[in-house]
Amino acid sequence: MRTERFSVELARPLDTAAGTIESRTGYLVRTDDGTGLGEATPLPGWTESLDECRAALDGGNPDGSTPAARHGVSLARADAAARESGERLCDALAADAFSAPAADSVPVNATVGDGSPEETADAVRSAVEEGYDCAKVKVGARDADADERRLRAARDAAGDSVELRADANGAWDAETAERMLDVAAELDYSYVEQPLPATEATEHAALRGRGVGVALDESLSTTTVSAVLDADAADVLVCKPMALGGPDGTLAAVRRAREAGVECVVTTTIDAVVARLGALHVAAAIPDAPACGLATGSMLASDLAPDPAPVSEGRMGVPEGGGLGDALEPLYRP
Ligand SMILES: O=C(O)CCC(=O)c1ccccc1C(=O)O
Ligand SMILES: [Mg+2]
Repeated sequence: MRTERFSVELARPLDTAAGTIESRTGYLVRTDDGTGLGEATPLPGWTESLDECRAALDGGNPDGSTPAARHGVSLARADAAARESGERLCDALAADAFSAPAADSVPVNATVGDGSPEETADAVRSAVEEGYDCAKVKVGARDADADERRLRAARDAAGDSVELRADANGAWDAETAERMLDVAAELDYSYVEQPLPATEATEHAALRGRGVGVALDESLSTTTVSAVLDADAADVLVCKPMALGGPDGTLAAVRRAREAGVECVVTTTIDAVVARLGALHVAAAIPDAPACGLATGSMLASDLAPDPAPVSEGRMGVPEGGGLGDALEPLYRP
């Protein structure tokens, strides 16, 4: 594999309870013959550090202990193989994982960062006007009273027919989480992502059944998918291919979760275009995927290539062509 370091800036920093994301630095990965593309863009908290990623890529065969590095290599290999056989990557993945054809498009959620109740309502209103049927509100960066006002403002702005979710990025203690889950249930949110810190699997299990789903995200990085499923800790898993070691690791997790009756939402770590498209192919491979957190391309001020899968009417279409799609052609290097 050959690697090339890159850095992209966010158009506006994304404020979350886990900190502010302002830029993303990683490695574009190419197979030795230049026919496959991958991306390794680590995000500490979800993956290894940039230095650990670099070392794992240099080592040649990264394993699950460095999921971003493994993602880059696994995606590049899968892309090369699909292009060789003239298949879309999603079709190759769907045949392997589900013996089923892939979808041509995937519903996505709008992502609403921290802000005042008014800013939150404005962001939700814009998303609905743009055609999104689902929005996710970041919470946990301010106190519970303020976030409660934001959750209400978001529901008022969204109306009754739009799906709403919240993401606390592990900010709450058990008491705050119970209170906020009850608010979210009253307002008909479908789930709250990572209400408690990532290590607390059994505590998350105790939060289920309050009329709103519990989704786990960071927990999948600090514990394991098996531990979360064994503890009955979640209604929904948030599956980030960058954190789960690539398309293959992600679809293996999705299969196990669905067998256990747990739904899966595919999202990005605000990746550049190669990994974002990779995540779109993963989501398209999942039969009847729910709205996914893939609408993160517009958060970047610059990218490795123009976005071949912009959001339209709340959906992202799988681009034409073999592998990741013909639109990335300029990034391949023989
Ligand atoms: O899921 C989405 O809507 C967008 C992605 C997102 O929220 C996110 C992006 C980068 C790092 C962490 C997260 C997260 O889900 O917590
Ligand atoms: Mg999350």
